[in-house]
Amino acid sequence: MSSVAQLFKNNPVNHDRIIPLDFTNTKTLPDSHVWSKPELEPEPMTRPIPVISISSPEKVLLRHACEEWGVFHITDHGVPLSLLHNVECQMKRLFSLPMHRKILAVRSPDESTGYGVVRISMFYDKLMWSEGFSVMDSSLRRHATLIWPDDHAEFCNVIEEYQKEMANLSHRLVSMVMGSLGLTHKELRWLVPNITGSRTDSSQSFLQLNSYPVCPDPDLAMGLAPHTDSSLLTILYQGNIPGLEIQNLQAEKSRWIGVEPVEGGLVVIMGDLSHIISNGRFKSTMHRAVVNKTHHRVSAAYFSGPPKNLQIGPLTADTDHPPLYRRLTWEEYLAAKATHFNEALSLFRC
Ligand SMILES: C=C1C[C@]23C[C@@]1(O)CC[C@H]2[C@@]12CCC[C@@](C)(C(=O)O1)[C@H]2[C@@H]3C(=O)O
Ligand SMILES: O=C(O)CCC(=O)C(=O)O
Ligand SMILES: [Fe+2]
Repeated sequence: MSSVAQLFKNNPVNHDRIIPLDFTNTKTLPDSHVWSKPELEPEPMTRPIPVISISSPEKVLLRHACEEWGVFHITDHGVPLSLLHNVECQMKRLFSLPMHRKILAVRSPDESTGYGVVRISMFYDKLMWSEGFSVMDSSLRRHATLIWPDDHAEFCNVIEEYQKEMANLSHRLVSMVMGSLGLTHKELRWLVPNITGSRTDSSQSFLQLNSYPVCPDPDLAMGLAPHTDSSLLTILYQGNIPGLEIQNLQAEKSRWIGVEPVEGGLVVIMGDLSHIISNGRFKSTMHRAVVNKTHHRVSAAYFSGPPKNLQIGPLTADTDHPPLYRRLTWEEYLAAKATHFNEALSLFRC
């Protein structure tokens, strides 16, 4: 069992935070899903998020995007557009099933994978207007077979192909963004599998398929509540329906900026582990997802993590910039996140 799966075993979720509302049969927003105005701040600002072509990335632009934004679009990523389209179709096929079919694959309280409400729900009083399907290790076929006993092959093949593409892309991205800080292949060889051709891929990852059904009152609902990702970095495919918002790091008061989809692009979100490795230089920006009245939005978030049991810590610290964080494993960090949520990062400050 991976250390991430073990972690979920040790931090079970309440039963009432696993099965989502049956959104298709809900025509008015129930009180359980009505969020208060200050939490919603409904007018996102518009500031263009950096768009970076990763076929020949400029180091300075990449570093700037990670330091000033913590989120950027990538183009020329090499993931076939036909695969992105197929992933979107398969997600819609899954989430459009009636509730009695989806809950055949429901996540159990101490499990990390399957169908259900996103884990961060337990940190908020109100419920979110979303449902998810979480995939890790060999869980995909087991859960897909429960939903489609004879008809799961296409879904599994598409998702598995996507996981392979994401694994390669995430390794390239981690070495590019860390390389933009001047870190060499030698310094990164433990973090990025195969970077020197000498190691097999033991890095851990997690795929979260999100679904945000059309909402009768989007101004009072929340798709996915504010959070930072615990990963090294997350690669997000959001199709062409807007919904992702990031917190404006420049503004004093928390304001949200909409991350408008870029045709054929993917969004990269720097995670808490990259913040630690870069000794606080890269930002793991707070983000959330909002919903709308007319379109069913789906997104696929691939969380890329370090190899199991690898101790990570600031790699860019020197005498002028002493380490701000102590060394830790991803498992240790996720355990802190599971109990302290958005305060987890501060627990590891030196
Ligand atoms: C690898 C992981 C990142 C995640 C926690 C998890 O162990 C598995 C689910 C991931 C997810 C997806 C939705 C948002 C999020 C904050 C959550 O609760 O579950 C992330 C977690 C995270 O980044 O901490
Ligand atoms: O759906 C989105 O736009 C955001 C998803 C996300 O942040 C996540 O799954 O962690
Ligand atoms: Fe996220």
